Amino acid sequence: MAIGKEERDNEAQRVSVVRTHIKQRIEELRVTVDERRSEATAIGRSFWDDISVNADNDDDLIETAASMAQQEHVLQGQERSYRLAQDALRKLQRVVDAPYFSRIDFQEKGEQAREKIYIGLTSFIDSKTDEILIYDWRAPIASVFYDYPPGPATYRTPEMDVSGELWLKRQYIIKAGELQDVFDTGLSIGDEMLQKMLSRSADEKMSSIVTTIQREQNQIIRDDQHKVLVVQGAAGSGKTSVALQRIAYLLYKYRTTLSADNMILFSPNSLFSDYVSRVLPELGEATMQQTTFQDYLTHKLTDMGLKLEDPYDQLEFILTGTDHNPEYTARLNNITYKTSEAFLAVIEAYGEKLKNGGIRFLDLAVGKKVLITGAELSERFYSKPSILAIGERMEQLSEWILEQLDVFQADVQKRFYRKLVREPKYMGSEPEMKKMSRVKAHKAINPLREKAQKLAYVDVLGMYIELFTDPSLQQELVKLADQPLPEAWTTISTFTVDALAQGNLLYEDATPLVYLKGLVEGQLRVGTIRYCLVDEAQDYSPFHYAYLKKLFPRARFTLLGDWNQGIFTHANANVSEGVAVSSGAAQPEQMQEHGYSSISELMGEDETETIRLIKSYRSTREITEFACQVLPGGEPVEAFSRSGEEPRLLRAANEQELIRLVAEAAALRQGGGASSVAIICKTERETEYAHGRLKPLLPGLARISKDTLHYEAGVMILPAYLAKGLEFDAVIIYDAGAAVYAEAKERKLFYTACTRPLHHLDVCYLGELTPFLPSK
Ligand SMILES: Nc1ncnc2c1ncn2[C@@H]1O[C@H](COP(=O)(O)OP(=O)(O)OP(=O)(O)O)[C@@H](O)[C@H]1O
Repeated sequence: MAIGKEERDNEAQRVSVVRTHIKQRIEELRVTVDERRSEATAIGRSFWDDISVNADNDDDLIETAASMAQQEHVLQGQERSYRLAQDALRKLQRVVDAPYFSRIDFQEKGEQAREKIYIGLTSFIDSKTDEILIYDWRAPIASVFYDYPPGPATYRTPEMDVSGELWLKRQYIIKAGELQDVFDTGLSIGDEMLQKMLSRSADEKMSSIVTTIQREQNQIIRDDQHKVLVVQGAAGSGKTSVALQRIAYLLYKYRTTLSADNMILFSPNSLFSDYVSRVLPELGEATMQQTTFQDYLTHKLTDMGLKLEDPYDQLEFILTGTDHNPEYTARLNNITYKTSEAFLAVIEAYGEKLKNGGIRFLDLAVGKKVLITGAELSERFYSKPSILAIGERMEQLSEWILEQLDVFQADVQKRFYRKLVREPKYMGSEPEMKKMSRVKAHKAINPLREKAQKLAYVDVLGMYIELFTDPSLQQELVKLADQPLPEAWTTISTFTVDALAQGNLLYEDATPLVYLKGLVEGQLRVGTIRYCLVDEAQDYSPFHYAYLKKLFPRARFTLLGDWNQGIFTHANANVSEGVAVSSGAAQPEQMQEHGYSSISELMGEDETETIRLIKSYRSTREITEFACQVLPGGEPVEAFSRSGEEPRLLRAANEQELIRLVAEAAALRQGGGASSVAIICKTERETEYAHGRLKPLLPGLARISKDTLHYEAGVMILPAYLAKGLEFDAVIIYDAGAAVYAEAKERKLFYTACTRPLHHLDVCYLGELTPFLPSK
């Protein structure tokens, strides 16, 4: 709803007044920052001048230490106040051109006055009058803006719930310090504003949605009651956006006790990490630990000398293989079992059993000379009271090893020295010879020291292999875990051992191995993580979740996924519509249904809240409705009312024509102003082939692979699984023919591809159209 001229002028006037205040503060802060910087530098420089170093006796030493600690304290204080001033300055510099984006007029119950609350990215207080000129969007009262239409409203403060009447809800578009537009909104947050936001062009980086967060999204962003929050969100419903807004919210709300280091976000790949990297800085927050699960596993397994398979290679194998191939079926069985809770129980039972015996220790040797045998290590380890946790016993063992190594080193040093003395060629002085022998001895023993520190004398891999080669161990664990072995156990065992013998660690084996390692080394927990957020949560298996829960015992979890886009195979993948398994493989009873509901079982039903986001904001209504045809029985999706062109179905009679059609569509979209155009293929193999054929027709065509870290706007080609999570102005499906997308395992992948565009979707196909779409 547009507002009158006078009101508009008043608003424009206010923008200008607030900006003047902010600019003044910026100037003041500049001076403060400069002063504090010079003070901190000066203290740093005079650090030693101000300390009286006196080491004549113990009392003097204590005094010296106290004076150092005091100086350090002063220095730290100065540095901190410099950083604080600098942060404040940066925040204001970021918002000076658009200080706020909305206003609410709220009258608290029992109060006479209607308060005008202006909401922006960061709060701002007039230092003379103490008036709050801008409220941070994360302040409790700001939630009224996101949650209510005009009328009765309530917000929650740490102390109580505050009720009242919301009289006005207004939005502003301010650019370069000028008020460009202002309108009052009714029901939900300005459809008008949202329409504007969603009609924009997609670029290679995601933006924050702070000005138009929807009520159901706000509920997730501000939730602090549940230990585990599971979000089933339709494609384009804002899951990733919500995850990032939530991080910013938590960092604000708990700013005195929580820092970015206490949070971790698992994202699907590095390309994606780069894609979302702008949002937190845009919201004025430091970026936090963002990793992929693959990177985490690689980090944990570096010393094992194995080649860890990429999840995308696993997927490529599944998508390009066929059921007739026994190796293919064996692999599917392997994946299904290794990602299941049944296998998790076996690994946990193994961990229990190892408390009383069975840990394999490696000899510690220099060259061929064994210094401490594995048997001796085992004996020492198991002679410790079994009441001690494995981790404590390991720690004590490492300490003992390090002591032994000191003795060995002294011995080796003596021998080197004697050798040098006897060596007629060597004519060094005694101190030189001593130094040389010390260095040599250190060099010889140090690798063992590092090994001891990393517990690399424990043969975790050997123990994992034993699980598949030792029938009596298997029997024992099956009993302990109360889990029968799967029918395909023999095939699974052979398959696992063969792969490991070749130095290959399959993706499905990596988490179990890391878990076993954690159990054996007693170093499973990372207590510092207080919030763990998982994006694309549908791609994680029951095994993964159980592991994450153990890994971060103090963390609250936010798991955001779309089970309609579950393209990875794992034990709880939804086989009926998904990629899980083609006929004939694995145990169907383990593969049924589940989806996100099984996560709450895994994470503890009492502590888990599941929220559904149904509305999809990314694509036009036409595209969303078109994509929904692909998954008739899937999770519900509601299209946002933004209209555009109908998706086009473009048939080619032969391959040459297909290439021509795809190239023409790309040129058309680019010519029509689309800044990002993605040609989406099914697999890496198809991408490689199509790229070769299309390149002569589309010279600027960029190929995106799993190793790509960053992409630029323009025309690009990539496999569907890499496009997941990303969005583009226009998408061209390279070949939606029945020969490419027909099996159950390809349905969700196709759906994922169709849900990537904002504005245009062209579905090219060769011959017959995929049965996933109704024929015209
Ligand atoms: N409240 C909102 N205001 C403005 N834009 C929004 C809002 N919610 C979502 N969007 C936009 O919709 C698009 C999709 O959002 P996002 O990528 O977060 O969704 P998603 O649920 O993670 O999607 P997918 O599962 O398909 O990858 C983005 O362009 C995002 O900016």
